[in-house]
Amino acid sequence: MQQLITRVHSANSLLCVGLDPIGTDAEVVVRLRQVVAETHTYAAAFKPNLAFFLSREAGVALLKSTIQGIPADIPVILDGKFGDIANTADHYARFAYDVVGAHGVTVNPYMGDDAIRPFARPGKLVFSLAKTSNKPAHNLQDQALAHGGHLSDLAAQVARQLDEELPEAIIGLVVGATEPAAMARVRAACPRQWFLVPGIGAQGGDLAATLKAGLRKDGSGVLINASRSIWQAADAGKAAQELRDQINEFRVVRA
Ligand SMILES: O=c1ccn([C@@H]2O[C@H](COP(=O)(O)O)[C@@H](O)[C@H]2O)c(=O)[nH]1
Repeated sequence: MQQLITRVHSANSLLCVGLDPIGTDAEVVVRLRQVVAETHTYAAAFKPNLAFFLSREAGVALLKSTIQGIPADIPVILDGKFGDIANTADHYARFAYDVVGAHGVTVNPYMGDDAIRPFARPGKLVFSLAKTSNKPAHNLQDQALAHGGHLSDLAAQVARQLDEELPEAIIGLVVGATEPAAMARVRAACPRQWFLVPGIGAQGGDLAATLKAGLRKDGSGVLINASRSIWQAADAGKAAQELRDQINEFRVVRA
């Protein structure tokens, strides 16, 4: 987490540049290098999505070389949404950290804390899904659960429970930008945690409403991800700079 905080300060940025490479193998090799080169100045973090690499025969090598090409002070969060029994999760963690060199991962909390524990190595960033950005997420994630004598939605309860069950690990939360009211509920339940926020850009999330709901009182604590809107931009650097600056306009310290 310290690496992320240092980077957020040095780049004055809460932007996470998503890397979801689309195109032929030859095209994506070139475009990945270009997007990293043009956007890294504005990036607090990068988030390669594992699926976009595994769908190519040489995907693991491409993912590894892409991560190696990112300046070392910028955290790379591998979006794999990993979730399996601990014995298996241990192998996913080895893949993410030891094979391809990511600094963090996304995990799926559905199987319980033992499925997350192998990822919680010292110095690594773990972001657990809490409230995802896809529309049908609300069917399950907005369900009300009894908690401490009152009702709480599942997303907020997951967040609270991880805090209680894994106090030794710093677990951030994936909270989509497509439903700011739900984000506000998770923020109320988890005032300190970092949120990794997909859903701005191609998915149509409202940046102002998202930041209002998600920013901590210190004007930090969210990483706004944009993947397609940067990848597909004629000038990726300009798209990243503009989004970084738009985010910063809302970062009023409210403490
Ligand atoms: O709830 C979630 C969790 C993860 N994602 C991932 O984030 C990016 C979003 O891409 P855009 O092109 O900026 O829409 C992508 O890798 C998703 O798999 C998400 O969208 N929602």
